[in-house]
Amino acid sequence: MTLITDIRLRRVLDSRGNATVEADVLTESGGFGRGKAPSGASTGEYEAIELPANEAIAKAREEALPRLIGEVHAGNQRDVDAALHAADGTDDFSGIGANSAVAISMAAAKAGADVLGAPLYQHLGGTFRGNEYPTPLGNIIGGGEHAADATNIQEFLAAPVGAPSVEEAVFANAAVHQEVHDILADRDLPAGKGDEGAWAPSVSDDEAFEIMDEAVETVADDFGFAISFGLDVAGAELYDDESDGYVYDDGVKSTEEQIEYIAGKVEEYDLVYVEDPLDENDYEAFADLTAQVGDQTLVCGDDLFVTNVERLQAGINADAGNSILIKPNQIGTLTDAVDAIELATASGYESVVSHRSGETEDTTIAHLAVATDAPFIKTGAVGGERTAKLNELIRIEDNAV
Ligand SMILES: C=C(OP(=O)(O)O)C(=O)O
Ligand SMILES: [Mg+2]
Repeated sequence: MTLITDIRLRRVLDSRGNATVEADVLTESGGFGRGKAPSGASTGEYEAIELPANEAIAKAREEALPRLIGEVHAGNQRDVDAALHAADGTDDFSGIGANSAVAISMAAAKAGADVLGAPLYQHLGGTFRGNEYPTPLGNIIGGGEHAADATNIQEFLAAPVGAPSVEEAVFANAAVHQEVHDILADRDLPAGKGDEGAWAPSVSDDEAFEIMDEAVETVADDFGFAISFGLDVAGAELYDDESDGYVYDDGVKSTEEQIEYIAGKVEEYDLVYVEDPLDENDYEAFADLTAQVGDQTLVCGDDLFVTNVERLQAGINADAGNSILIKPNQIGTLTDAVDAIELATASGYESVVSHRSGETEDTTIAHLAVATDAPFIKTGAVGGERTAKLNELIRIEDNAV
């Protein structure tokens, strides 16, 4: 029933106005699925390779489609993704492009679910999963590679840890976003928005910490549940080999100083989440920080692990971090992403399913987070390509998908 009978690939826009790959998968019994690849800006050195959209489409048409159409069942995700790997023939998807691979992988999953008549999260997770909902981490203030002349730290993320439902959590994050706008206006600080819809004011990181603290406290009082906050430092973007340290507007921090700085902020603001606090090559520094604050906060590896089981296993061996960011396009297929989540879970690491800074209206990651019982999802706070996922989570919780 789920035998793939056709795949169509096309170039569509992402949220930055760049070209990305959209895939349609059709099956023998009329099943249909559509997937779109997102795209990063602060990409990790070890990520799977995204090719220019036109090139990725041409390569996938030539190499992947003959191995999938009439050959593989969309309902068997491991077969689909194995065929994509075989068609690619490299270990980083530079043959057909991770953008083509992930679009086809997600489209096939949706076509499989369509034939089964099941919601995507149930198809991916099975009937015994999908009863827990992730807490959304909402990007509220940001800079780094996502906005010019703003904070050095890439993302200040609201974390509504006390929310009684996904719906309340999503609205709380939007309220924090609005509250920050009001605080910025009170301080006469103009602010545009970065790639993910976060405010990108020209303030120091210290001022951003203060503003976040004030905003989450105000909104927590209004909503009546606890709202904390966290960070994506995107440390690899701050780290500079030549300076032998982390380059901030107000100076360079050595690795030891960076660890001390982040540990100090975790204490001062009760941060519940710290992503990529250190460089993507420094497992040892991640391990040092995790030993200091890992019992009070999630120390999450994004560019460090790149959703890759081998890099995650190296981190587990080194006690580096206690959680992993999961970005399907960073590794190329849903199978690879789920394998990383399963290794993380078996090793006591938490999984945080994530969008990219360049996004589309695709909602697959909302289903992936629910399917794998991920405790957190990072998919912005406002903006159509972000609310597509947040609203889908609300629908999943409401049994309306
Ligand atoms: C979402 C992120 O940004 P990008 O997609 O630019 O890597 C991130 O670093 O976690
Ligand atoms: Mg990150």
